[in-house]
Amino acid sequence: MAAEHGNAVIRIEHLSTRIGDSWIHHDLNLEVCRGEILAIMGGSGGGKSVLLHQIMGLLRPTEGRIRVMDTDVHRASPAELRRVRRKWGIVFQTGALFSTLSLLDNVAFPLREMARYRSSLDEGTIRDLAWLALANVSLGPQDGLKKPGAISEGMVKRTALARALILEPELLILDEPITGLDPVLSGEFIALLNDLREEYNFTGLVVSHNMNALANFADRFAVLADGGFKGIGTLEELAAIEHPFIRGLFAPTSGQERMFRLSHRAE
Ligand SMILES: Nc1ncnc2c1ncn2[C@@H]1O[C@H](COP(=O)(O)OP(=O)(O)OP(=O)(O)O)[C@@H](O)[C@H]1O
Repeated sequence: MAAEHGNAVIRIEHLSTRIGDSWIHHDLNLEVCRGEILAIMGGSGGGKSVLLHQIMGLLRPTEGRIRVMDTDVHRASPAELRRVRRKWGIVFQTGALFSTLSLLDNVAFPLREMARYRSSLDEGTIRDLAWLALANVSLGPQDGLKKPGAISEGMVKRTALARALILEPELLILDEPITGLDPVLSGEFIALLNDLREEYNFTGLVVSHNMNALANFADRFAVLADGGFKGIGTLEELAAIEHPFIRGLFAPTSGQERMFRLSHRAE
């Protein structure tokens, strides 16, 4: 799907972050355009989680600003922030499911919250929508009444995805979506994300350290290293950048496979 450039869903401007005596980010600038999937890549301790928390409005940058759907998430009123938060869905790295609720009730949770303000959402409708959302991630009636402790890691991820999508968000944020999944399951999860992208038409922000696994999902990558974005672009554009961290993302174990894919894309 082509991104509409100039139509930023997330806009990060001159963002710098100091924690204690250390500068974690220096003058970050980034736009996530409507309709695209952008992946923020980086090594451990590189500042991805801090940036994600800042985008969600949970942590304040030392300098700069972040707008999500034209709302400055650090200067907005609580009501404005609530309005913009209703337009995004988040899949946390661990799934963050409520352990005492069934998968069905986890997925229904955002709808039940909404029903407090919209009386048109009755309990029967909520349950039907939650079953449908579970079916969309290939979880059936045999799974819906299970608790998170009784299911596999892959099912946790799919349930978290169903919950994030149930309010049909404009923006889907995925924190390390395939961490903890083996290569087969992570391939299946990426295929599911691609299917759901067609259906829900969301803009996506993904945080990950595994560029290879996201090659078939993300349109662009922003590589965070040494506090700055060392490259922002498609895989082909990044492949032309001589920065050692970026070269490391392309090497060594999966490099041949990716170069094969790149050469075929170029044909
Ligand atoms: N609350 C905090 N207090 C002090 N330092 C922190 C805090 N949160 C993060 N940091 C530091 O900020 C830096 C960036 O951390 P961050 O968690 O954003 O990295 P990351 O890229 O998400 O790493 P990982 O992939 O391992 O989760 C690290 O050096 C970390 O120690």
